[in-house]
Amino acid sequence: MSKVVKFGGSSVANSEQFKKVKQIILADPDRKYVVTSACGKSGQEDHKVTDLLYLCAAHITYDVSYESIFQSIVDKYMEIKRSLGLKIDLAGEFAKIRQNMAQNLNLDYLVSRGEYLTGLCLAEYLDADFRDASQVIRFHYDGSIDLDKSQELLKAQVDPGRRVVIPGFYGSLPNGVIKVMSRGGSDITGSIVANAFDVDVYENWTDVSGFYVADPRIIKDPVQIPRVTYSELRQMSYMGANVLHDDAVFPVRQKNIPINVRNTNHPENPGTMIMNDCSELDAQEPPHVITGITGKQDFTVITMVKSHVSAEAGFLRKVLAVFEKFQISIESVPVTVDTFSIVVQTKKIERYLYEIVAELQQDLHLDDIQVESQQAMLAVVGRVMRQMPGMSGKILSTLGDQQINIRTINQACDEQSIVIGVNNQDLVPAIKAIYQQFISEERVER
Ligand SMILES: Nc1ncnc2c1ncn2[C@@H]1O[C@H](COP(=O)(O)OP(=O)(O)O)[C@@H](O)[C@H]1O
Ligand SMILES: N[C@@H](CC(=O)OP(=O)(O)O)C(=O)O
Repeated sequence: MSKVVKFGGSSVANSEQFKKVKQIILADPDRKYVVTSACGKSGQEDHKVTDLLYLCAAHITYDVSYESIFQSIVDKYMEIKRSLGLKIDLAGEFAKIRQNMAQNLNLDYLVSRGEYLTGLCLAEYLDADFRDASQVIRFHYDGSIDLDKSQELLKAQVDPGRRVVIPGFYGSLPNGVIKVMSRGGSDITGSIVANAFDVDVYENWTDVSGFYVADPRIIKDPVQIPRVTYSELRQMSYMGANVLHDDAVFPVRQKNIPINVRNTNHPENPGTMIMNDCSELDAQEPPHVITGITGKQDFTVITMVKSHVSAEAGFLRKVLAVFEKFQISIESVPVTVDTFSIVVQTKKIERYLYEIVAELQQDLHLDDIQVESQQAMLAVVGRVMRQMPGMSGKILSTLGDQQINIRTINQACDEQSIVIGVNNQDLVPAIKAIYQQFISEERVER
């Protein structure tokens, strides 16, 4: 049996966390492939190393001194080196980084240094091999992961008889230039390594005991979810449950490898299992009707009004062509008889918003067009919801009882999630209301 163990930033935030990581790894000889993020926050006042590195890059762009920020990164690693008695030449490593910063700044190179340094320290501390992700994780030039090539490189460069540490979050393009994934991408690295070595389980260690029904920053002491399907996980993490990157599912799903989300601070907790099919276990222990309640703020809704629009063939194609021209992906398209709305993430559209509105008005001869920002999307996810007639009605009336105004409603035919648009400020009260109605009360009844 073999396992990939990925430790998130919170698990390697300081030397005390490194000690917990070592104990977890040594407790199980199957934990052979170790993937690490960059040091995360040690406390409320602290900062993630990756955030600090992005901040350094911004200072360089605006020609402002980054010295104090860079020094706080140096201090963090020096504390780890000192407390754990490591020999790593950190002064030399930081000198190299500074030299590269002074020459020609490759942003991806700079922000990947957190994972690189954490990986070096952890490998020495565990007496394990170190494999630089730039040598074993390969991207295509379009920015997507080259899974086949990464598999080939990993197999060729990792000694199967030894434990290995691989930094997460980055890899390289075919020409060797370093490239990073999107934020939280170390989860994807873990999944690529799990795929390459066909492991039995991919353990993802973080600071919560798996997935909870709702974000613990919103609901105090929420119910822990024992298992979710890959597809529920995708929907929950895409819609804000950022425990795991939503793209981490693909490499493991290909080989049906389960992901086990675990808590570095409570290793005795079994955490959440994420797998392709939960039906066998569900038959033994029925799950809650709702698996998860998540949400994201800051969407923009563009509503086009035109009489008989739903009967006009080709209208949607023309609308989508305008968004495609500006390379903007769309979240959802609620339609009524005379209106068409397009929901997009505000950060993706804000730069071109007025150009897009002008073009839509000009090309589509609209009666009216309205733009609303500060919109949120709330997702209620559950694999057993499809067997429950009236679920959407109950959810909507729960929100109605709390005087929460519903802006849009979306449900795909798989009936696995209902996505509801509300105003930004209503998102947290909406999550609380649904949790209270469907989880707290169900908990009392059980
Ligand atoms: N539904 C949820 N269940 C558990 N945690 C959640 C959920 N939604 C959001 N979170 C947040 O995700 C955090 C873990 O993700 P992250 O900060 O990326 O961890 P790491 O640094 O270990 O990668 C938790 O601390 C928690 O605040
Ligand atoms: N350090 C990177 C990659 C990552 O996955 O981090 P974490 O596991 O702490 O979310 C980031 O902050 O985005």
